Amino acid sequence: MRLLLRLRVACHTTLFISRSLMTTGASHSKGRLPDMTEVRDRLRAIVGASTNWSDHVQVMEERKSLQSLLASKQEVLPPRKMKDSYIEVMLPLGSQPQIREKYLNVYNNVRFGRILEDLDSLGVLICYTHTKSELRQTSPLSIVTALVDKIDLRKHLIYPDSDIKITGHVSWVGKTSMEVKMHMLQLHDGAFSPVLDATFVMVARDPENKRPAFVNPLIPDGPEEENLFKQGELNKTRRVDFSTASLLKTAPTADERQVVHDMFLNTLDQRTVSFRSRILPPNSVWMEDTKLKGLEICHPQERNIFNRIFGGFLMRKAYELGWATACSFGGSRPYVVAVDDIMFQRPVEIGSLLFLSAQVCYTESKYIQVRVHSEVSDPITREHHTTNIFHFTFMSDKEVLHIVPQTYGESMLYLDGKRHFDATVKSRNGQNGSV
Ligand SMILES: CCCCCCCCCCCCCCCCCC(=O)SCCNC(=O)CCNC(=O)[C@H](O)C(C)(C)COP(=O)(O)OP(=O)(O)OC[C@H]1O[C@@H](n2cnc3c(N)ncnc32)[C@H](O)[C@@H]1OP(=O)(O)O
Repeated sequence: MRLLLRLRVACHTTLFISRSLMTTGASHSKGRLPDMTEVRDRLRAIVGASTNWSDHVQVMEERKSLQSLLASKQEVLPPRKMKDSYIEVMLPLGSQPQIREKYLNVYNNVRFGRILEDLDSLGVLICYTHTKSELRQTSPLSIVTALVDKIDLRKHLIYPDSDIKITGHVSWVGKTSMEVKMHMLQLHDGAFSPVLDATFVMVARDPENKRPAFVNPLIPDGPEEENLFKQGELNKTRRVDFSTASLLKTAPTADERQVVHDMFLNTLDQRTVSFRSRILPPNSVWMEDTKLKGLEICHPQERNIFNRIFGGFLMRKAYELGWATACSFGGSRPYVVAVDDIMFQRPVEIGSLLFLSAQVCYTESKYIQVRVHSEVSDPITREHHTTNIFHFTFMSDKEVLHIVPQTYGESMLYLDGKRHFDATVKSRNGQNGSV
């Protein structure tokens, strides 16, 4: 928090921000922070996005000419500090009641899916701020969301009638990728208190979104920024380790194999001497019976500034299906407590059919771990591709049933769910498990 306050003061010198009135510059000195509409308008201006879908081919053609503006190597780009990309925006739910409707759920709280959309847009704007050139308004870069590394919720409820502030900045930079940290706070009794912390990774691509493109280096300034930067390095290593140990590539550990075998034995019918007759243990549900599915037609209305489907929209749809799955399973209102490792594997084209499939893959105490798989299909060629895997952790009001896998594939989903649960909720609450 101390770092953020320092950054906030330092932001008055940030040229891009103050010139574009995006945040702590002129608009802030008059006491007003930009809102999400201004964030999206600014993003459209930065990439020169068309407002009419009928113009999109021509606009993409025009963007090709920006290819020559890309840096040939990272070293020629001026280094930036964390404060250079620092942005504060307001979601004025309290002071502008007319915007509430879009954010409301049936319980008269804020829809988390809408917050995911706002975080995604803001994260991209933060990266454009980091890579901003003083010489021109339009950026040759196409900056896309590669990963939602983690979102930790500190509050279960977000109120629909109090102003929300979101702050963020680039916290680590590779060659073409940038880690962004964002914090959301809500006004209570005259002071802003933390609601969630989010870490995203964005990747810069060329104007046609075909190849990676270099981004400005980041030089940490002072011990606090150095710590954040080191944490960014560690996050990268952790992601590589997690992916190397993926159950899609590597066998489960000895402890995990024991978990699976114990569950298997627990489902054998003791009256028959057979590995085939399986019975559901008490207080349990077969994993197969927790599935919910959805379909979206990817209309132009949901496009992003690069004429692909907006990542925030994909997250909102996956989250809402995940929530419905947890709700149907748990039989009471679930609260999201963590989101992690949402990897955007490939862009979703306008016109595709998007198939979403959610299932509960792990439970412990009151916690429900839901996995949502999304794949697209071209309705003409019928080609199918996985685009994302989403992991959401929910908490129910009461203890929930155990999940029991029946097949080897489901057992791997169970272990993967357990790994995600351990990496988010367990590590936050302490390994000795005060879940
Ligand atoms: C009515 C008016 C209408 C107007 C129209 C506009 C309407 C707009 C509405 C407002 C919306 C505002 C939109 C704002 C934009 C939102 C962004 C999106 O939607 S984006 C949409 C959603 N997102 C998408 O669609 C993205 C889909 N995914 C992809 O395209 C690719 O998988 C990729 C580009 C992400 C990576 O490609 P790949 O070939 O694997 O890449 P390489 O091997 O070449 O490595 C390059 C660098 O990337 C790193 N890296 C890679 N993966 C990861 C990872 N998982 N984790 C971490 N890092 C990762 C890797 O380490 C390397 O880093 P470095 O060492 O160089 O530093």
